[in-house]
Amino acid sequence: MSLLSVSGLAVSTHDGRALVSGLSFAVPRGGRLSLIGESGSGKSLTALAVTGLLPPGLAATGTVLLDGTPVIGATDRTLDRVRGRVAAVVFQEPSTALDPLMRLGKQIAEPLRRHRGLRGAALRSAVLEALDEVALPARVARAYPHEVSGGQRQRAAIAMALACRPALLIADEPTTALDVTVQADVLALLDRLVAAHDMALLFVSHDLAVVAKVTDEVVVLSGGRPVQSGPLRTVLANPGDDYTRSLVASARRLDAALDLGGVS
Ligand SMILES: Nc1ncnc2c1ncn2[C@@H]1O[C@H](COP(=O)(O)OP(=O)(O)OP(=O)(O)O)[C@@H](O)[C@H]1O
Repeated sequence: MSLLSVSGLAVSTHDGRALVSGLSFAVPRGGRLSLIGESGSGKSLTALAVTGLLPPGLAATGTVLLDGTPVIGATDRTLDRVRGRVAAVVFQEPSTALDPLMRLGKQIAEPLRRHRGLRGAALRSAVLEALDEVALPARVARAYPHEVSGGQRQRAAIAMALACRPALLIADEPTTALDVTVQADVLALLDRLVAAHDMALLFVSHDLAVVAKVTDEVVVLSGGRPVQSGPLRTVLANPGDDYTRSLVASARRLDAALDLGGVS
């Protein structure tokens, strides 16, 4: 059984406008898959739907199984159990996951307390371990989110997401909002931690070059629908629709201009 199994997923507004439709994919335990598509193609809504985090006004239909637990229609209690332990999300903007009025150490402690039952000295040392794992110094535990850099905020959000050792990490454009100088570091960190803990990864990006660095398997989304899926190499070699062709062509142009050699 796949760790994440999505079948016939659709996301619609309450007045019936389809924003995502006909989407099916699976991520095995320890596997990696990227959703790639232009802005507005439905990537973020898919990431939210698979964790039961859609905003009010939107509804999902179809089947989403997270480690066998149905997500669509699940109670808050079930979702709370599944989130953090089975799947955790890192968002594009680290502030989405962080409370601006709470010290970072306390925020990283919260999932450790709730899901792993840690208290006192054991909790404090787990927080320091979590910070160390994302290469943040211990003093960051006492800082508020606005007192650290954007890259450090995203590292803290990653530490929070990984605190309970979820089997699946969902990363929604995790480096897009960061300064270019730290994007590669944060991507490499995610890549390393996912490998080190045998986690599965659902990666969401508009950037083919970034996707190529972390996953081999892709689903290309356009206008809320899947237009192509399979191993990245196959999709790159035989882009089967106009949208994927333009995506590959623009990545190649950028690649040639920067001479990065990343997406051939
Ligand atoms: N709460 C909402 N109510 C109505 N429409 C929405 C809502 N959230 C998103 N949409 C619409 O759904 C579509 C898909 O949005 P989504 O955020 O999933 O795109 P995306 O591929 O993640 O784009 P981006 O890379 O810009 O984040 C867009 O047309 C968007 O305007």
